This record gives sequence, C-alpha cells and structure tokens, in this order.
Amino acid sequence: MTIHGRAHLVGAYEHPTRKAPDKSVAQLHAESAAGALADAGLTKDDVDGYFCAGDAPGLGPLAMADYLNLRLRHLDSTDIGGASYIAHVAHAAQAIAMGRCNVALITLAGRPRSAGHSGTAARPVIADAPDSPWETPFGPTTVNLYAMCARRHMHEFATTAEQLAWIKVAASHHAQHNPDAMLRDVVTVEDVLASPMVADPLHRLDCCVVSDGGGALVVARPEIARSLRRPLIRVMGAGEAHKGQGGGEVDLTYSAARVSGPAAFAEAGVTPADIKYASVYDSFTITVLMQLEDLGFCGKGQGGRFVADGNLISGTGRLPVNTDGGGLCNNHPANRGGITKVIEAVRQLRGEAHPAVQVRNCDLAVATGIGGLLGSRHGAATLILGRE
Ligand SMILES: CC(=O)SCCNC(=O)CCNC(=O)[C@H](O)C(C)(C)COP(=O)(O)OP(=O)(O)OC[C@H]1O[C@@H](n2cnc3c(N)ncnc32)[C@H](O)[C@@H]1OP(=O)(O)O
Repeated sequence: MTIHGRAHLVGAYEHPTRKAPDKSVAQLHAESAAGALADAGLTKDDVDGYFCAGDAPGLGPLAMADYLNLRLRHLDSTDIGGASYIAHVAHAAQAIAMGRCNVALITLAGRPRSAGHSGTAARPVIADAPDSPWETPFGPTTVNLYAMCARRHMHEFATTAEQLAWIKVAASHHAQHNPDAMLRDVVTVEDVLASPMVADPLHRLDCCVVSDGGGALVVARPEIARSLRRPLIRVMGAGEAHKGQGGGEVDLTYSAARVSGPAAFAEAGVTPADIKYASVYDSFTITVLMQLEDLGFCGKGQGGRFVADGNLISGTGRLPVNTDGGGLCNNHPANRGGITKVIEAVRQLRGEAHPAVQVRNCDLAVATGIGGLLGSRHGAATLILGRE
C-alpha cells in the first residue's frame, strides 16, 4: 500500500516563543495544538489520531492526549530523534490510509534554552545503552560527534570550512526576514570562521541555536481536506532508515538519508531535480551538507561545492533550503525538532512563506531529518509534499 495522495497536511503552526521560562512543556504542546487546529479550521473534537515523540511530558502521548482532552482511536509515539516528526506525518498518512483515523494531530514542544541545555555539555550516561561503557568515560558531547563527521568529510573529499560556513550564511539570509528567529543578523563566511571553535572543525556559527518553542501539524483524510478552505498539500512519499555502527566499520561521511531519501522520491514518483524547496534538518552545518548529498541533490563528496557561493539562498541560489532560518538561526526547540522542517515546507507550498524568501511556483518540496548521532547510530526520515 502506498501513502501517495492518501492524506493531506491541512494545519501547521509554529509557536512564536524562543524563550519560555514561565510555560510548561505541556502548555507549549497545547498552545501549538490549538494553533494548528485553528489554522486547519478544525477543533480538537475532530481529532481521532495523535502523535508525539516519547519526550513529551508524563507518559508521552498518553499523558498529552489526556491533557489535551482528546478522544482517540489511534496513538503513535515513534521516537527517532530529530527525524521523529517527519516520520509522524508519514505514519499519520499510513494510519489514515488504513482507516485507523481521519484527522491526526502531531505536536512537539521543548524548553532546552530555559533548562540550560547545550551541545557542549558531556552527553549523559545512557545506563542501558550497550556502547555507553566504551564512550562515556571520554566525555563525548553532541557537537564533537558531529565534528568527527565534518573532519572525515574534509579528509575524504577536500571539503572546506568555508564551504560549510556558506550553509550558515544562507540560513542567516533567510532568518533576517523572520521576526521570530533567534538570530536575525546576516553573517558572512568570515564571521563563521572567526566565531569561537566549539569542536574542531565546527565553530559556534556552525551550530544550531538552543531555543524553547514548539509546533504542531494536522494531517487529514483527502475528503476532509477538500472540505476545508485551505490550499491542498498532499503527502506524496516517505522513507525511513536506520544507520548503525556496522560492526565497527563506520563510514562517517554518509547518513541514513541515503536510504530514506531514495525511498521517498520513489514513492512520490519524482526526482531531486523536480524539487523546488528543501527543508533539511540542520543541527550543524555538516548535517545539511551530508543529507543533500545523500538525497541525491549532488554526488557524494560534491556537497561542499553544491552549498557554496549562496547556492542555498532563496531567489538567487540553485536550491532554496530552510527559508525560515532553520535550526541554525530560527529555532531548535528540542532534539526532535524536525517538525519545523515540515512547517516551513507547508508555508512554501501554500505560498505563505515571507515574500522575501517565498519560492516562485513552489509545488514540490522535500522535508528531511536525522535523529540521533550523525556519525554513530541514527535514524533518518524523508517526506515529499506537493501542492495540488
Ligand atoms: C539530532 C540533534 O538535534 S543534535 C543537535 C542538538 N543541539 C545542540 O547540540 C545545540 C548546539 N548549540 C549549542 O550547544 C550552543 O548554541 C553553542 C555551544 C553553539 C553556543 O552556546 P554558548 O557558547 O553557550 O553561547 P551563548 O548562549 O552563551 O551565547 C553567546 C553568543 O553566541 C551567540 N550564539 C549562541 N548560539 C549560537 C549559534 N548556534 N549560532 C550563532 N550564534 C550563537 C549568542 O546569540 C550570543 O551572542 P551575543 O554575545 O551577541 O549575545
């Protein structure tokens, strides 16, 4: 069974807060849910399917469904880190196609900024993870695990720090038009290279921000979608994949998007050349570069040249990427922040992005994310969306 054309994205909402010391995570979920349902022209009484990752407060979706006062026929707490919410859209479409629900609500929220989280903090011991006893004594941080991938990519393919910096430059060009973005100043390649080194070769400006916030999506059966007065955004294809440590032979230069991407394009019946806009999970600049290669926008090892010289900037570049400013400049409210990737893709396909970054005739978009640790074990999810 395919999900192609079996469900539509009818509601999307990004919480405008970037710092919420006075709100609970559950409250941010609820406010995001209300925003997405209002956007769709639906109410919580229309919802019979609910999706959120396991990091939701309480017992994940069980507690949240209760808090939101939902009456459900279908729940899903798939957790593949930053890929979770991209996978949730595909899972919602699957559930709708199988008759398990008619209207699926998807919510994400987090307060890592108020909680003082940072990618430079030593990763907590995950007591029952099989690899913890070997890795934890060395104090790995999130940033340095991604830095290893960047260094390896440079070694294998002569990728440069300047090329990586262009990814932040593009994000900043877009973020200047987003009043909610955490970082709105346009930066140059020189600014990125002059910012403090966090984990060689990644500088501070190669990293995503740490923000509070949230977002929500509503996915509905096509008949319901057609009854609402919103542009029709079709789910056309999806893919998921896992990359493990391969018995110790780890090639750090590719991500699981190498599998999830082609699967999504095949189901949608389109190719990377058809895509008008790409939302690409951007925990760090290297994350974007590797996924663009893995999705097939360029060959393996050619990502540095592909992203350089403003090629990801809307209006002038060859592939507009993350036109809201992305995680690098706009927001990154949780390590499962991929929902923002879908939200900006919906804005682009509806023609509701900021006029300065809106892609002309944007009828086909990809949203892709990875969750976990890029160099080590992680998952990927890719989604192809089209305007009807
Ligand atoms: C699957 C996944 O999602 S993995 C990704 C998980 N997320 C992460 O790992 C978070 C990565 N980012 C970080 O850890 C942090 O933002 C860091 C380490 C890059 C920077 O944190 P700090 O050094 O503590 O910076 P701090 O918050 O004190 O801010 C200092 C300055 O840097 C700026 N700044 C902070 N973060 C960033 C950033 N990512 N990019 C650019 N500027 C930044 C601040 O605006 C501030 O500027 P100002 O002095 O002009 O006011």
